[in-house]
Amino acid sequence: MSCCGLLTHPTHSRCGLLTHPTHSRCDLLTHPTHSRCDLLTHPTHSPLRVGSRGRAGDGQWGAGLWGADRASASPASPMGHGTSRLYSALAKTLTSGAAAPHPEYLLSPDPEHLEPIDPKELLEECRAVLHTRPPRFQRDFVSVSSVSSECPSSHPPIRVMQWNILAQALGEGKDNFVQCPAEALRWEERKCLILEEILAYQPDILCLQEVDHYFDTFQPLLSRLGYQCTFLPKPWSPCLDVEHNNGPDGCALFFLQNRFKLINSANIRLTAMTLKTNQVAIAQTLECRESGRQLCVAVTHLKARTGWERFRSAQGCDLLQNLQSITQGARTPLIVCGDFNAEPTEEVYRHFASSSLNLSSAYKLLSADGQSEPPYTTWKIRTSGECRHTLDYIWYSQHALSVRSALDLLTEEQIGPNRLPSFNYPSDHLSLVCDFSFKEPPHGLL
Ligand SMILES: NC(=O)C1=CN([C@@H]2O[C@H](COP(=O)(O)OP(=O)(O)OC[C@H]3O[C@@H](n4cnc5c(N)ncnc54)[C@H](OP(=O)(O)O)[C@@H]3O)[C@@H](O)[C@H]2O)C=CC1
Ligand SMILES: [Mg+2]
Repeated sequence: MSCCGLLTHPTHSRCGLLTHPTHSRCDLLTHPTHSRCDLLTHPTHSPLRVGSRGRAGDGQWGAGLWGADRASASPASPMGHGTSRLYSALAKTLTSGAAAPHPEYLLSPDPEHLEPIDPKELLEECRAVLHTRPPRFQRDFVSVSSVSSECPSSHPPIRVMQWNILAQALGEGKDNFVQCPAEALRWEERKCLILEEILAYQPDILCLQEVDHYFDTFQPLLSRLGYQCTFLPKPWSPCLDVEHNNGPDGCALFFLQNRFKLINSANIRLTAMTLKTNQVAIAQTLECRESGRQLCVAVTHLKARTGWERFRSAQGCDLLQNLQSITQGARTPLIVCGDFNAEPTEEVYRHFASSSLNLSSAYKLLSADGQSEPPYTTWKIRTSGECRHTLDYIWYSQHALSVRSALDLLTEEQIGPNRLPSFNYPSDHLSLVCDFSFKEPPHGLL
């Protein structure tokens, strides 16, 4: 075990949150500027009352999150007293669930005390925790670019990572991965596999689904790695049905603050045929610090399971409509990452492929003809049998952005006969990673 203590020593001033969630309150309170979940950009919202078994729909998790729905697409605002109270409430329930806040929680957040983590140090700690496991798989970036003929940007590429990381509560309590040993799912190690994957590729923008360890793991760690972090829980997360759950799962969006400035952020509860649904999306408009150009990034996780194809399609239409408005009719280049729970043959895929937002799916570029999606992005064995599907996508504005390269998927041999998750891959979904650049000069309308 490494001696750095990033993962294992909660009383240290760095992370230390991963193995001792009861200590997480301090970090939540001391580094507010890096925790701009949308909960915190609306100080007029009432403080959250959260509980490990609570549901957003009950007003326990994320009360007030949905009040504004699309109207929550407001500029990020500096945090005031309301925010501190939010912190207090969140920290309180994340730790003990006690009724009254401890005065310790009321400490003023002080961004000056933010202590950055060296990614290499954290990676070493992860590797030390994982030393008994088989090594992670080698995946290569494949150059897919035609940028030489498109006048490439002189600025460094923008690396985007899309990943359904598998909610801990669902993996242990609901998913029924019959070929995956319970030990492979132990959070203390699985979180290190997830972090290792993120640290290996160091995305500028990270879009995650099924996040049920945001406040005790991803927000405190990734904020110290320089990311601005946003989380939006599902209103009725199925995680909450699982004994000893860690709260609801949801979508999370992270971007490196040294590369982007947040211009606008929207929490979206997706509707289907005018009905509010249990699925969500986050959409943020970012300004690229090097080029001054703006980019809208969205993350979503659509309704799962067969029989829900029309529902997914309606959710997709709602998301597209929201994005039309946020990008001002496609004037801002757009990247949409998600677990769409839909094969390319589904209606929702066709809606995205043919929308007036002019989107294309980046991973098609890995195919020989550039027209076919990969054969799978998720591969698991449930009691019902083997499930191999292409469900995850990175959509991008094809007239404004170029894909320079994409991370190759794992081969069938690497995935192995027991499929995913496994001792050396933490989720049933593969991560997708692409390097983008802005096309120059801008092509007017996308
Ligand atoms: N009390 C209430 O009024 C309500 C309660 N709920 C709760 O929410 C749950 C449903 O939420 P909803 O958002 O619609 O969930 P989804 O149907 O979208 O699925 C939830 C999760 O289950 C995973 N999943 C998909 N297929 C299977 C499978 N065959 N076996 C096990 N897990 C699977 C999905 O993972 P992936 O995406 O990776 O495939 C997904 O993360 C209900 O079970 C209920 O607990 C919901 C609404 C109202
Ligand atoms: Mg899942």
